[in-house]
Amino acid sequence: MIDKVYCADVRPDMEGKRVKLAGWVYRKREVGKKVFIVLRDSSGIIQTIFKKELSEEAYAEAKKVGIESSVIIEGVVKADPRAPTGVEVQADRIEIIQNVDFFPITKDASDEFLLDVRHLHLHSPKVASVMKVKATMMQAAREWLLQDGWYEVFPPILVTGAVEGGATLFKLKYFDKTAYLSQSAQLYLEAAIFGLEKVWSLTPSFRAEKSRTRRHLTEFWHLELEAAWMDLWDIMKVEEELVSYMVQRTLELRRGDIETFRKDFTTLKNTAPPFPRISYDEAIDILQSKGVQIEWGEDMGADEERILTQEFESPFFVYGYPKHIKAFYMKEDPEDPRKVLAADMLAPEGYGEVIGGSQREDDYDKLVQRILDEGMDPKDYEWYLDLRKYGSVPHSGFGLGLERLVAWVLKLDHVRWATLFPRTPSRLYP
Ligand SMILES: NC(=O)C[C@H]([NH3+])C(=O)NS(=O)(=O)OC[C@H]1O[C@@H](n2cnc3c(N)ncnc32)[C@H](O)[C@@H]1O
Ligand SMILES: [Mg+2]
Repeated sequence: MIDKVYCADVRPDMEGKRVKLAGWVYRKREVGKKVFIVLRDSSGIIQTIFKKELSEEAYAEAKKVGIESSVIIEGVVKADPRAPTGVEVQADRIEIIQNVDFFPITKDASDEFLLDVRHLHLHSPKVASVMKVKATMMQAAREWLLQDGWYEVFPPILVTGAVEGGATLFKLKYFDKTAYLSQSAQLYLEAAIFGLEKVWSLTPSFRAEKSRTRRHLTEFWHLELEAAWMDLWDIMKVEEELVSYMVQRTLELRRGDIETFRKDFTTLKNTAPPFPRISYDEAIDILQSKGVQIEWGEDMGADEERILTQEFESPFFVYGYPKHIKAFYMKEDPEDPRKVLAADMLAPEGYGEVIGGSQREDDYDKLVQRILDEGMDPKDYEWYLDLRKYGSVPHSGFGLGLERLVAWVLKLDHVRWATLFPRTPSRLYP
């Protein structure tokens, strides 16, 4: 590794110090016998200036470079309030690692073109900010999970059955058998609680969703938790504590990056336990009172959730959904057999569902019946049903869509911008 300093580490109080920088040409302009190059690296930018009278050779080389050329620049630090970061480097040496005559991404590039050249779009400091925020959100999650006594486990991605409905399974040939790409690690986490009690995993989940909405990907990163002895109300408390810590810690560590995307931090600051909780019944009443054509028993889609989120200035829960619109593994509400002990967490500002969670059916016979009611074959879930035969316990868990949470925190207009290489029904390349 060359002994370089990062752009963001060059400060005005380093005036007179000689530094070596390595990065990419972010901006360039020529004024008289001077070339100004704004250099970019992973930390940020800094202005460098090449004066002909200081070094004719370096000046001639600097004149050659194109936008996004990779270069090493050396020079002396000079405080200058006119420079973008209040400091610049008076450069006397430049090594062109690779010159770029024409970088294909221009200011007026369309979203579709940016997705076509996503491998080059990753040069963008704005895209880098999204990835830094996403990484920090997961760093925060790991911090919280460790201090709260959760064990990370590593479930399989090649599986034999559906968790969230057969319609969105990606099927593949597995030697002489059929396998699927995991929709959710949940069932395997439920097995892991018998030894570890509180477990979590971060895995890619796959959904052959044909819905082309702003919040659906066909591959997304799924943070899932499962805990023995917890009921729905316990796991909701875990969810709000975890999400609050993720948001507040990321605000603390990545405020500058978040400011690139949003100016109003109210909802982020409001993200602290306890989150508001409304029942599905209350949600339907609210929607109907706002003129939405929805009846009890119908599922809420993105549009209905968007309207519902207008009532809140923080993430909130909707609990107690009708059984027939929810998954087979959810425990029936003992107080109302029409409902299940399930809760979704919705993000405000129109973003909607970021977490799906529930208490699981822990009774063997009831679970078999639910599988049959859903038109599935209990034989396909024999191992999963065993979990209800050998020391079954009340247990609950949830799945958080990491891209959806990042999309809300950064107010992105589509969840695809929250992932390195988005996968949607129409996008598998690059
Ligand atoms: N361990 C569990 O209990 C998780 C449970 N089996 C599950 O998969 N629930 S979920 O289908 O609501 O998905 C969970 C979350 O996963 C996200 N999710 C779910 N589907 C998607 C798609 N297609 N694209 C992006 N994000 C998605 C979204 O935030 C959901 O709230
Ligand atoms: Mg869901």
